[in-house]
Amino acid sequence: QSCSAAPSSVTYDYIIVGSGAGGIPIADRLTEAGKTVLLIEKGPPSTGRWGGTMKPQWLQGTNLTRFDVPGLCNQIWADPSGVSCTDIDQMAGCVLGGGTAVNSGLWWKPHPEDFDSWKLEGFSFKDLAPATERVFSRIPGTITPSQDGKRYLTQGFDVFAGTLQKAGWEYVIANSNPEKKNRTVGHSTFMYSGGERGGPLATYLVTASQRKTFTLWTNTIAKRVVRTGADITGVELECNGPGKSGVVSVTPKTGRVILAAGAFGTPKLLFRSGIGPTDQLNIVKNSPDGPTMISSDQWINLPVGQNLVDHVGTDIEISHPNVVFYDYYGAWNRPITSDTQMYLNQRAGPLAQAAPNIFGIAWDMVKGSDGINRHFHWQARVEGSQRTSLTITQYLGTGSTSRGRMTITRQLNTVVSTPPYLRTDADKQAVVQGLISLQNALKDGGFTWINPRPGVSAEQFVNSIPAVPGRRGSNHWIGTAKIGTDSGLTGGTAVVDLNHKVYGTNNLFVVDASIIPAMITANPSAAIVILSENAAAKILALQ
Ligand SMILES: Cc1cc2nc3c(=O)[nH]c(=O)nc-3n(C[C@H](O)[C@H](O)[C@H](O)COP(=O)(O)OP(=O)(O)OC[C@H]3O[C@@H](n4cnc5c(N)ncnc54)[C@H](O)[C@@H]3O)c2cc1C
Repeated sequence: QSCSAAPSSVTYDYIIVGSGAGGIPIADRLTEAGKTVLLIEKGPPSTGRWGGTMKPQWLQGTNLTRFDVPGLCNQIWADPSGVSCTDIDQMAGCVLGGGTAVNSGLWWKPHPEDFDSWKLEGFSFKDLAPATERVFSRIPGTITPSQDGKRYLTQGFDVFAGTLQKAGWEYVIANSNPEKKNRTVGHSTFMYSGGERGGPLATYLVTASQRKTFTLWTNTIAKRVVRTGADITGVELECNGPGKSGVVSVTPKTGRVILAAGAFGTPKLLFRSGIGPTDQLNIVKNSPDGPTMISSDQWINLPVGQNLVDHVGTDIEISHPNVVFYDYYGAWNRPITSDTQMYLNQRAGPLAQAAPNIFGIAWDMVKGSDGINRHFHWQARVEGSQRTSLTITQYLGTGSTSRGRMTITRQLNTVVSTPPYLRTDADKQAVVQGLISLQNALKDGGFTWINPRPGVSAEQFVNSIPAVPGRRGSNHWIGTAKIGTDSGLTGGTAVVDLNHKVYGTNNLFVVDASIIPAMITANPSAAIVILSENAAAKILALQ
């Protein structure tokens, strides 16, 4: 199918690029305020509600797709084609909903230090409490996704959480006690609702789409913003199958563009628009974009792509005779019929739970050698080298000090050129301490240690895993268009100001994972939705 030209007669108060955790909530809030909004998404529809079509045989004849069913969420790793972004060297969802369509749905209320540690006016935990409240009233999350109220395949959770509790760790309902993240353990919380994916696609996008002022274009790639100096007049599109092409404009004088294309997609758009470090803009100048790129006297030099952060992941593996494995990968083409029936008829059973049985989470804190408190989030799942294995991933979150960089290639792909993992001694030492702490807590649980195997010290083990995305990555990328008061125009580290406005521009904003200055404790999508809610109020208040 060929694309069709964007109508030149229609302009929008806001053009938002990217329909992920950042883009969807603000689209809803801006239309609610009476603004006309165009949401541009490069990928196709995902969940059934929005016309998605990708599904296994057993979902044929239903309105459900692979994106709707929690038990199929890990299909992205088995078959990413047509779903993952092809211009990013990391896993990312390029479909309607972005990461919120493909992720595991883990959904956490932030810990106070997650926000307070940024030390930004207007972004403290207290300042963000009203936005947090609004988000969790729309997407409360659940620890019992199966609609019959039961939990299935709990053996892994029982031995893991049971052992930690015996060692003195406290069981908590995580989102009722977000401040309890020290020696605590709990059931995983998911954004799922009604036994389906839920999240922004099932809430904010639904109310936005009921308003006449809202327009959604899927399969439409934004190439760059169109600008004259500091003024953005619209967005230039690239033809992508059935989507739109040409240029779409914002309302003259008052219109605004919001980039919400993710921690790699947003920097790429900025680079292609002549905004970023000179070395990156020169690469774009030498790419196929070169002849039509904005001239170098209009370039805006900002540290876009710097300050890249991800949770550094450290996987341990233990086994226990009680643990029961469930073949979630097999649920695609050789599912257990009674389980598909239970799911289809009641939205219940193992397929209403996230693959691959991501059942439990534990938290711990370690004071680093630099005096900074570091948060650990341990995520456990039933998967590994044996059928009785648990793989438990340690994420180093709040307090981590390592930073990396993403850059662009002449083929206009984005790459992690400096991985952000364990680049400071204090981070490394804390990760070792965190591992020792968990090992001690699990020592009387009757587990067999597979990784690290007996005789290998925690330090040897941590040092033995390469600090590269393939081995340590968590898909929780943030920070590449950092928010702050130290403008990058004058040698500082920030790309956007406290109103999310890109320094050196009059009407260009960023509202997605890119702005987050430092890692938070747990999986980040809820925090991104909170920041998007908060940004809507801030941007609307600007004259
Ligand atoms: C496999 C996986 C599992 C994860 N699991 C969890 C989890 O369980 N819990 C959790 O909290 N977080 C999880 N995450 C992370 C979370 O999903 C992301 O942090 C979050 O979605 C990022 O939000 P965002 O708005 O910044 O970007 P995204 O959600 O990535 O949205 C960006 C959107 O912009 C679109 N886009 C990009 N470029 C363009 C362009 N030029 N033109 C038009 N559209 C464009 C993309 O297609 C995409 O839809 C996971 C991520 C992955 C990849």
